[in-house]
This record gives sequence, structure tokens and C-alpha cells, in this order.
Amino acid sequence: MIKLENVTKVYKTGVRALNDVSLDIAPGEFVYVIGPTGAGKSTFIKLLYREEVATSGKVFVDGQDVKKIKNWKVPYFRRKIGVVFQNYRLLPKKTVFENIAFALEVTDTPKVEIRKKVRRVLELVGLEDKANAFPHELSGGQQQRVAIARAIVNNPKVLIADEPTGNLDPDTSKEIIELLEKINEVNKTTVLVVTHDRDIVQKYKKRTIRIEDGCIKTDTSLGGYNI
Ligand SMILES: Nc1ncnc2c1ncn2[C@@H]1O[C@H](COP(=O)(O)OP(=O)(O)OP(=O)(O)O)[C@@H](O)[C@H]1O
Repeated sequence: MIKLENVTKVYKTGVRALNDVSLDIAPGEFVYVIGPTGAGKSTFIKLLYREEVATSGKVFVDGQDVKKIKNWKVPYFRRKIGVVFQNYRLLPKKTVFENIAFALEVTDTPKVEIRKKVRRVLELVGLEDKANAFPHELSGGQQQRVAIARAIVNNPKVLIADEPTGNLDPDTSKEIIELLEKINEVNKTTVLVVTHDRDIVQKYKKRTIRIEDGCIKTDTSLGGYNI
């Protein structure tokens, strides 16, 4: 589902954020990406949804060479990928329903279909009763659930979560990770979670890729250690 071949990313400033990285993530895998601050984790995921483009090497998502996608096709390509951030990024003046529906309105989905899909994801994330609430009326964990619902409502092939539990307490973090696991299991979505949270990585024992200084330091699928 995701393949990197000798990928190097050098920013305009000269910073080499990734250095000759190669990896393969199969459809339906659940993978943690860990590593110290500045290691290149966010750069790695930005290359996947073409927020950034590799300086050299190739990035494939669902068989597509990401660099070759024409600019006007990028929004269509991004529908294959749901992204969730640490700070939720919900629209404050829109309700939970509207925040999620917004992701579908841009795709010209008929209204009846939108309602059905939003209800289905709200049920999946356990917030059926919050459809009419505004983000500020929800806890951090609930807001992250809405962000996850929005990210998966288009049924993406890949779900990327960049520090999804960064602002949450340990119990709520656990619930969010369990929700991401459920999505991985129920929808067969390939899930990538960037995290600093060692407890989570140790507890859930999934494939873990550690990036350091722009290189893959260990990958548990290749027999490396977790931390
Ligand atoms: N747009 C940019 N322009 C120039 N340098 C950048 C840019 N984005 C990131 N960098 C640099 O690239 C390196 C890798 O950054 P990146 O954000 O990928 O690290 P990270 O592992 O996600 O860090 P953190 O855990 O702190 O989020 C860092 O040295 C960073 O300063």
C-alpha cells in the first residue's frame, strides 16, 4: 500500500530530513512511526499525502507514484488518505455533523447519502449522540473522535495519525488508539500512527518503525527492537 524507494528529502534550507529511506507497508497493516523530535517523521507522512515531494527516490501510495500525480489530481488522490492531527483541526463554527459532512460535500455526494455516511461513522467512533454539538462543547478525546470520523468518512485506504494522543491523558489516549485499531480491523484500512508515547507502542505491540536522523533505525517487522 505504501512503498518508499531510496527516498531523500532535502528542504530548501539544506536540511536533510530523510536520507535514502526504503520501506514497504502492506495493505491492512497497522504501523507505529516513532523517533526523537526532528527525526523526519512528519516529513515522511507529508510525502505520503503530497504535502511535500521527495528530492530523490520514489514514493508509491496504492501503486501510484506520488510525484507523478498532476497538481489538479492531488485533491482526488488525497481522498485515498485520511489524516488526523494532534490538535484535531475541527471547524469551530460547524457542528460535529457539519464538520464530518464537509469532507463529503466537496465530493458532490448526494445529501441523503451524506447523512447515512455521517451517521455510520459517528456510530463507529461512538458519538451518535453528539451530531449537533459544537467542537468547544466536547472533550479533547471526543474532538479527536470527530476528527477521526471526518478522516474516515470517505473510506480512505490509508489513515495517518500524526501524534493523535499528544494532547490527551493516558486513559483517553488508550481509547483513541483502540478506536484506530478498530478501524484497522473493521474497515481493513492501513493505519500509520506517529507517536512519542512509549507506553502505547509497548502496550499495543504492532509493527514499529523508528526513524532517527532521517534514517530508519529499526523496524520490528525486520527483527528490530521497539524502543
Ligand atoms: N518546511 C521545512 N523547511 C525546512 N526544514 C524543515 C521543514 N520541515 C521540517 N524541517 C526540518 O526537517 C527535519 C525533520 O523534521 P520533521 O518535522 O519531519 O521531524 P519530526 O520527526 O516530525 O519531528 P517532531 O517529532 O518534532 O514533530 C527537522 O530538522 C526540521 O527542522
